[in-house]
Amino acid sequence: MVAITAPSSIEQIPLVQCPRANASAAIPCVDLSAPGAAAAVADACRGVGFFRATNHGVPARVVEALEARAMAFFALPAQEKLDMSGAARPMGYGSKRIGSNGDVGWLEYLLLSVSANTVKISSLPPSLRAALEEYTAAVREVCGRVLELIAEGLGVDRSLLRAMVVGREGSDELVRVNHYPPCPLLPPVDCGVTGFGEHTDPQIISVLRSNSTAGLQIKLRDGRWVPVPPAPESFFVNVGDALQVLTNGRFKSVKHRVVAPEGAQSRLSVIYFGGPAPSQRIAPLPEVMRDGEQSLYREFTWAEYKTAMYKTRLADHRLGPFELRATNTNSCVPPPPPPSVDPYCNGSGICMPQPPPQQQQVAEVH
Ligand SMILES: C=C1C[C@]23C[C@@]1(O)CC[C@H]2[C@@]12CC[C@H](O)[C@@](C)(C(=O)O1)[C@H]2[C@@H]3C(=O)O
Ligand SMILES: O=C(O)CCC(=O)C(=O)O
Ligand SMILES: [Fe+2]
Repeated sequence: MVAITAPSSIEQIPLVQCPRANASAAIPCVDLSAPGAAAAVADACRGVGFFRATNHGVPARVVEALEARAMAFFALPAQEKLDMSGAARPMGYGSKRIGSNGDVGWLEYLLLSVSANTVKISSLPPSLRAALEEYTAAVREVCGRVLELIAEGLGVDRSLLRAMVVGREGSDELVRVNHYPPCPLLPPVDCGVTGFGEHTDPQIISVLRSNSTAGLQIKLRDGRWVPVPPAPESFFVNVGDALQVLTNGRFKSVKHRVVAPEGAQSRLSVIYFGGPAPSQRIAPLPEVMRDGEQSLYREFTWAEYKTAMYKTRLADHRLGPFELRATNTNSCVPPPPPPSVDPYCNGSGICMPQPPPQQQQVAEVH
């Protein structure tokens, strides 16, 4: 990872160079209305922890209305965007800074709590708020359908997971609208600037939709990064940390990141994060555990996980402090191998920007 220093005339936030994706692989695709959907969803969640969902039932009109309103919002002067939504703390409008622990990316965003289908920021333009509420209502249903399919695929009660998020009083639903302007580096420099750094999503699942501009990449279990070709008519589903725990590690939360767009197009993505109520206990579902199977995690509440998560950096392994390591009394079994690390990352997964090879000109996100 390489930091590129901005000229002194603009805000001194270093841009972080994103290593290139080094593989191509087919992203699992599931027709949510097909008879075998539950098995296909479970397969994808067990394998990559990520899939593309088609036949989701969300009208194109709803998606396009939000895209148009969001693009109009991001085209406003920076001060107006701040006045209308407040600075992200963590909800609100943010530019370049992600969270409050030093992560940066080449993007601006709106992060909103949408529990009970009410966008909690009252000063947003009414047309944007209406589009967000209509979109959220539709995508919440996609989340609910996927959670039913996951439960069916796991062989547990169909409504078990859905009921933790959809229609559950106090469930913690967020919507994030990310706008990635084209790569800030001037040609002929090869871009590859980080839009949104490597991380897993903390919730149960996330449901993402983007415009036709590429940039999202996922990390396969073998450590290779693969680009996700944009599919504006589809949604992408991520397994989150909470689902990893609920399934006792059968499903693993997927690492993903975004590289700033090459060329002239901006990337616009909207992500619905399905989180449970603060008091929800997060522990392996008894129904998925085999006889004698040990829990890999100590039980915690969603409130506890969120408190811990807001103290972490994006790339941190957030579940680490909640893992129970089985004490190994059999001296014939070798200890697990050390985690594979990026050459510029320390063992805890925190990536340090490296000194720039040369100074580069950058433009500013407005
Ligand atoms: C650096 C951070 C941003 C984040 C909160 C955190 O401290 C660690 C998790 C981050 C993340 C990643 C997925 C979602 O975009 C997000 C909203 C979330 O729930 O966890 C962000 C958080 C954020 O931007 O506040
Ligand atoms: O913008 C994207 O495509 C993904 C962003 C993301 O992973 C997030 O907001 O958590
Ligand atoms: Fe994410």
